[in-house]
Amino acid sequence: MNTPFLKTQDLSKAFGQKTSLFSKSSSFFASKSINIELAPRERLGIVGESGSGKSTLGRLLLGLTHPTSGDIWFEGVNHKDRSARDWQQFRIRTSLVQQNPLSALNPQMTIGEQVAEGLLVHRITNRAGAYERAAAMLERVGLSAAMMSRYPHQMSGGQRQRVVIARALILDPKLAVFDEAVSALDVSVQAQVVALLRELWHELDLAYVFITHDLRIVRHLVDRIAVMYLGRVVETGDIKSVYQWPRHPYTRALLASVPTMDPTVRNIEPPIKSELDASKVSQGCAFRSRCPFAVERCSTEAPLLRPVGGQQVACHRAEEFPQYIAPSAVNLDKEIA
Ligand SMILES: Nc1ncnc2c1ncn2[C@@H]1O[C@H](COP(=O)(O)OP(=O)(O)OP(=O)(O)O)[C@@H](O)[C@H]1O
Repeated sequence: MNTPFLKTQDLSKAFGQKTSLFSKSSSFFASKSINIELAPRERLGIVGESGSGKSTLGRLLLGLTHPTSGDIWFEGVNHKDRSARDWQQFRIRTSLVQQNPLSALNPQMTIGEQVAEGLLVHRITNRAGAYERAAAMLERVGLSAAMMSRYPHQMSGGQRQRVVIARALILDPKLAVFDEAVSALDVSVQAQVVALLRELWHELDLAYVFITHDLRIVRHLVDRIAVMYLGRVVETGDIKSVYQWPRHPYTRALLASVPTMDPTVRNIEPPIKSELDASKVSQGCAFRSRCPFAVERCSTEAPLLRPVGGQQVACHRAEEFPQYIAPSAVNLDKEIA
């Protein structure tokens, strides 16, 4: 049997939600029936607006939060069957990079100590070996080994994010989740960190999930993309085919909202309505209250992901929308390499 590197089946996570002081609490799904698969060295982007459940999915994949239902396999092992030893191996072979490097780093430890820590905690090498590997890793992410003795407050935001990346990759993980890993950085620093991640991926035996709300950035960094809306994947496919013919109205609206410098490009997509509101989801399509194309069927029957063009799309009307090449898809061929 083919053992999946990373696979989820009907993965769901519900949280309790207190609606008001006077009403009972209810629960809602931050992730709902997620089915994704990743091969070794594959790069998957997860996009969607704030609150769509991207971080929750990332945390589920890394075993940092427990699913309410469903399964996750990593390197062929189901999360429910992992022994304590398997969990330790899982922690070595997976890694998380979060948005805010300042809160991710300990202000009282030197950069060297923080980058080397994993090697010592997991007893992979002795102190001298850990020091040497941490210094080499810092150089690998574009910092100088002389920074080993500095503290986080003595570095710029971009340097701190490089430190966080060095710390995440020091154990040579096979799977990383980058959760808004460049979102808090200035645009010019962002471009440098994106270039670094691309370089590192070419050198390492690493698959990753890149979580972001930024559709400008993700296209430079992934092979496939999954678009999330209120905890569900509504469209997924190869990055090029999604950007060159998005089939779900939500994906189309997201891509149409990416700013472009080209004055000849006009937004032809009708805008989506109002704000994301989890309380409006009961039956039918979760997106229908905001969808300019919703019909009667959308309020009674929840659309399931199904093949449309080269993608999987959860929309009853997916075949009806004409090709819309997102302005941000220009030069995509050159950029994805
Ligand atoms: N521990 C928690 N307890 C209760 N609700 C939570 C918890 N974590 C997340 N949520 C809720 O789950 C939903 C999805 O949150 P999540 O952080 O996964 O979304 P996101 O797409 O990553 O958003 P953002 O980009 O703002 O981080 C949100 O409504 C959030 O408030």
